[in-house]
Amino acid sequence: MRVHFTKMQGAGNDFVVLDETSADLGLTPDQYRFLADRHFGVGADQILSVRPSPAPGIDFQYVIHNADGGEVEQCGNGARCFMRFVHERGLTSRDTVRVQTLSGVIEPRLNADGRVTVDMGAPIFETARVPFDADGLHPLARGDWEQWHLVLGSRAEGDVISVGVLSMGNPHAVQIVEDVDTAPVARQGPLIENHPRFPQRVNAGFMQIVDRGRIRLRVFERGSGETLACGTGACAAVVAGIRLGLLDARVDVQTRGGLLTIEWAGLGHPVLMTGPAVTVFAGEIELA
Ligand SMILES: N[C@@H](CCC[C@H](N)C(=O)O)C(=O)O
Repeated sequence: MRVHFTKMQGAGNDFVVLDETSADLGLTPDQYRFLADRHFGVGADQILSVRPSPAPGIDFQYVIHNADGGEVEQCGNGARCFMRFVHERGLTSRDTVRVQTLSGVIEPRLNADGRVTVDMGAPIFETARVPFDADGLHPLARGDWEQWHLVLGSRAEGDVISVGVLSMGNPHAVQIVEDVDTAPVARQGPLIENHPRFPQRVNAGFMQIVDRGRIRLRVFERGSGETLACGTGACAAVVAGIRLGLLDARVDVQTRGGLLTIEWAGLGHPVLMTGPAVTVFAGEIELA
């Protein structure tokens, strides 16, 4: 089967985007993995499928697969690319669309400067479901804000870290580090991603607070490894920093691939994410 694709990137988080508005391609996890493969396929952190509206009042459905072939609930940088894609292909002429994802409806808006702002919905805190000291580990509840202590590796020799845990539709564990350049992202990332406290696995964020309006961030993504930027990771880090009283309501997030701006007015409010979305090239590839 020959498939037409578009390669896009948002702050260096890169995507293969598939137009499935007229027909569902029905790809298998192996085929998603092949598309994402940087040596044998196109190369991408995630594969984004644009599908037709699933319900009245919704413009499109947005389906996301990680590089490991697994389907996931949400992708922030992908949402901005999704918006540019549907515009550039003439699938909509509207500047704001309502998009169904696995974890709810998001609203991307194309700005006059070409950047995209996405209403990512409200963050979710799951304290009610956190058993205290389950598995012999030590979650600390702070009101309804979750700060957990995790032991990575063996109890005798492993690192003990403190992470803020929340969902932006997909799960995140964010820790504060002195300096993102020297943070142990490659060593701790896989241990956090696969820690038994996260049965669905988790995205691991490493946040350096520069001042109340600026952070530097690296994210070891579930199912993709470290990426140059993670949109939902940026939202989660800023929400975590605000809940800890360390950040203001509008924060610039410097990632290795570009700058994102995150705004959050507090509990019950949606998180707004603004950043770039760029088409790199288009092509066709043969899928076995
Ligand atoms: N790159 C993304 C997040 C993609 C999904 C994530 N790896 C997960 O498994 O939840 C973003 O920009 O948000």
